[in-house]
Amino acid sequence: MSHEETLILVKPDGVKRGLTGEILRRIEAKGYVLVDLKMVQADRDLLTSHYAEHEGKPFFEPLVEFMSSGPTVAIRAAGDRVIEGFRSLAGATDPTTAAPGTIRGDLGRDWGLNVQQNLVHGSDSTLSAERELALWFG
Ligand SMILES: Nc1ncnc2c1ncn2[C@@H]1O[C@H](COP(=O)(O)OP(=O)(O)OP(=O)(O)O)[C@@H](O)[C@H]1O
Repeated sequence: MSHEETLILVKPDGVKRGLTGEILRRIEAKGYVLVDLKMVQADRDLLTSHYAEHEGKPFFEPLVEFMSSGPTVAIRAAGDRVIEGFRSLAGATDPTTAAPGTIRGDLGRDWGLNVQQNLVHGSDSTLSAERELALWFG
């Protein structure tokens, strides 16, 4: 699909570190459009639905705890191939090995905790984007 929308989250570590502006800047500099944006204190129900595919994995509980530890900035972004494009901007899940030039590679690192605090989330398919945008934006 060409013109798309995706859900981007600036996770609580990004908000706490004051990186929201830098992350928004990178999304806009790439040419994507910010369609909607809000700050959300995510609760367990929202996070359990959002991360349903990870339920039962060893990092699930720490992940929910981390994601509810402070506000998250939820962004509806649009553009041609934005789903793939934002995941490329974000970089690999592990911020230590994420390529320099990416959000995680430039701004993230391993803090020795049992969950990857990797600053951002981006939907990984059109189906996920639709589902996640409905969860976070109703
Ligand atoms: N092996 C792991 N150990 C610790 N935390 C993990 C691990 N795998 C994933 N996570 C955490 O769960 C989140 C969701 O995992 P997923 O595999 O969907 O990664 P991702 O698609 O790169 O990241 P996201 O979905 O947040 O964009 C990761 O962003 C990370 O915070």
